[in-house]
Amino acid sequence: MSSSFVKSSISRNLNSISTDADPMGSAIHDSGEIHVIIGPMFAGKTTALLRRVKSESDSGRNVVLIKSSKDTRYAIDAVVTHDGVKFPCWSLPDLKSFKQKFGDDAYEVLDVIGIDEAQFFDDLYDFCCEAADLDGKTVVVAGLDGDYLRRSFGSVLEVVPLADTITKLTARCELCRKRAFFTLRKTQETKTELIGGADVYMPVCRQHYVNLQVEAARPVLKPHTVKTDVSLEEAVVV
Ligand SMILES: Nc1ncnc2c1ncn2[C@@H]1O[C@H](COP(=O)(O)OP(=O)(O)O)[C@@H](O)[C@H]1O
Ligand SMILES: Cc1cn([C@H]2C[C@H](O)[C@@H](COP(=O)(O)O)O2)c(=O)[nH]c1=O
Repeated sequence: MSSSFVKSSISRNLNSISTDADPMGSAIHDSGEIHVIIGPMFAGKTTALLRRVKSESDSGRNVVLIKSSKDTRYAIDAVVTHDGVKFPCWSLPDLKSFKQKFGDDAYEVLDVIGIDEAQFFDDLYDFCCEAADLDGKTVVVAGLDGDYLRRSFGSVLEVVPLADTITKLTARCELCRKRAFFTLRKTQETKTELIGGADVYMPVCRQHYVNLQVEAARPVLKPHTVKTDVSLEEAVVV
């Protein structure tokens, strides 16, 4: 085969490729982004996620919010903050089912995907990679970095190396009002996943976490009154 034939054939083939595809045949998208919001319960993770998704929507971008179907606390079809702010969402058992359920055409024109309760999605890493790296989506992930024993929770920390930004939020310790970095479970249930709100959990500072959690035979704490005046603070923004 002559080199001029090869050259003209490549040139013909490239000319026949539409502008939204690369020579390998895959679609070219704007660069995606991944933003991760972590912290203990009541730190304002969902509030920050909703703020971001609403502001993207107000700027004319197509947005969708997904939460885990495991969490049925406040509503099935809405993400709801602890102080009652709501946004409609898809409630799903896993993330791999999202594209197919949402529909390929609708997915194609989607700009921003918000994920709440990210600790409950085992396929978070693969989903974020595909959505941001291949499909050009902005993905905003909100979830607990640690469980009630301060162990890494689900796949949330796995997406840190993929992320553009990490925001760690803090709450206020319910016992002394200092910054709270951890979530204390007030019952003696030991399974990792236990859906609940202020009836089961409270945000605490290091000192109160150590005093209350680390004791082996910790007495069960009484359910406390819900406080809504907790101020939210960012500990670290990268
Ligand atoms: N112990 C609590 N019980 C109920 N609501 C609380 C409590 N502590 C804080 N809040 C409220 O929760 C809001 C944060 O809610 P949210 O964004 O859902 O937090 P996160 O998603 O981090 O759990 C705070 O602005 C505060 O008003
Ligand atoms: C610490 C901890 C929490 N959970 C559950 C409790 C709630 O249903 C969610 C966290 O919700 P939030 O929006 O961050 O307030 O997670 C759990 O299953 N196991 C735990 O150790």
